Amino acid sequence: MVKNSIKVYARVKRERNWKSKSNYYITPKTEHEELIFDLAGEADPVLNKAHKYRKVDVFDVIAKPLINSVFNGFNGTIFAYGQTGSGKTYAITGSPDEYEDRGILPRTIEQIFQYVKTTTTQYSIYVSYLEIYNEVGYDLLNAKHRPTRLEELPRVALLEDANGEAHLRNLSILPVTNEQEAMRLLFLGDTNRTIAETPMNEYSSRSHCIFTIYVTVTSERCERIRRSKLHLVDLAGSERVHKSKISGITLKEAKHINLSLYYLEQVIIALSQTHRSHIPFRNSMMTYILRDSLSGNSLTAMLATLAITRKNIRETLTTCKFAQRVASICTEATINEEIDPQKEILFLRGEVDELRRQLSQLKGINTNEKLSEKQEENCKSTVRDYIKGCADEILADLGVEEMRFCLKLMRDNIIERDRKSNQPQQYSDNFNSALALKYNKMISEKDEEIGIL
Ligand SMILES: Nc1ncnc2c1ncn2[C@@H]1O[C@H](COP(=O)(O)OP(=O)(O)OP(=O)(O)O)[C@@H](O)[C@H]1O
Repeated sequence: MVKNSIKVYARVKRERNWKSKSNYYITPKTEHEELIFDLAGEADPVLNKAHKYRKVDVFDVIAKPLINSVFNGFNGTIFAYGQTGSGKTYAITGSPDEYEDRGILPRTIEQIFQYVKTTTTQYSIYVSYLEIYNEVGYDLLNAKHRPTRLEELPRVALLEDANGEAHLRNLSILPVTNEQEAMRLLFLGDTNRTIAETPMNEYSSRSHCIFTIYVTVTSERCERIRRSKLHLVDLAGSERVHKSKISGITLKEAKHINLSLYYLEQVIIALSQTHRSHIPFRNSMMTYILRDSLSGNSLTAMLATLAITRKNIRETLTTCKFAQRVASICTEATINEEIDPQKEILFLRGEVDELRRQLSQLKGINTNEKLSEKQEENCKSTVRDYIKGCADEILADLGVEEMRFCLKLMRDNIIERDRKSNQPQQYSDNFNSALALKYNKMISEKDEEIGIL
């Protein structure tokens, strides 16, 4: 189990003409650090305090580690939170205009299939795309017909099993075998997404969207299966109802949107208070679905999107406060591995058979089984190779009787060699003649000495 606090990042949206429009701007501090919320050259007393902001690559830092973990069997979640127009969709999906400005989601799809291509492991990848609007779930990957209204899409129901696990009925979970297929489904889902106009942002989305990538890998003998999923969540705008200046049906919508964000906030507050035993996940569909991502089996990252113009300063502060709470929450991720009992039994039976075979070979010690001609020939060539130095090992695959036969062959070989070379005799002859030489030399030396005298 990996205990991890939720990683929190902030992304600042640079306004066009932001220097002249607002007093807030970004000052490079060092090569890697920036000081934001700088008010006319002086640090803002409320926002800036002693915060340091490190420049990071959004995809490399936030998404890549989670993608790697998903391939290792962990669940992962990235969610974007911030007021309308602050750049949630820009961060998650990206800009439709420039390829360079594609968001975390298309880059994640690209990265996943790049990885799958480079490995021999067989992965199965599936995707789903859910939209939650006014507390009702809709399946965005329904390709049967182009809906003109959101209500024409199939409704997704949230069900709970006996173990308290949430299941989504009616949500299409579709297989994808390459990047193009996954991108096509992302495009289909985005086309089906509800887009409504508000005075704050022309193309403001009022719904929560969850794109999920499911990764399954089966072990070589098929007895173990790892299933993990990566949620990429684009939440609705977090601004307060009064500020969005909307009325009538849209006011009702805004209440619903804010209601589920309100419940999200309640969940975050409860999770950040260690003494709280009840966490109100069931209050809204979105918090129920994100239950694991917020406190359970998931590695999670939050991207707080900030639009730091003067008129947005209160919303920016609220987002920062929310982000601060989220940063104090821990999740406990575990590898999602299932063992298939049927296949495990087959595998264990195979092991038992192999052990039985080895045991019966060992039993051969007492039976003195006779080797076949072929076995004897095999032993002879093995011993020959061994003596010549062509084989490092002699006992590798041989049974007990064969080993005995090989040892006998080795003994015969040594005796035969000794007999042929007659080594002990020769040794003693050499020794004796050396001694004789030595004594003859000593005698002649003594004779010489006597002659002198
Ligand atoms: N970091 C950024 N750099 C450049 N343009 C950005 C950035 N963030 C957002 N934008 C632009 O700002 C506009 C609004 O952004 P976006 O739609 O992502 O906001 P949002 O937070 O998703 O809003 P909503 O809550 O309505 O979904 C878009 O035109 C987008 O291209």
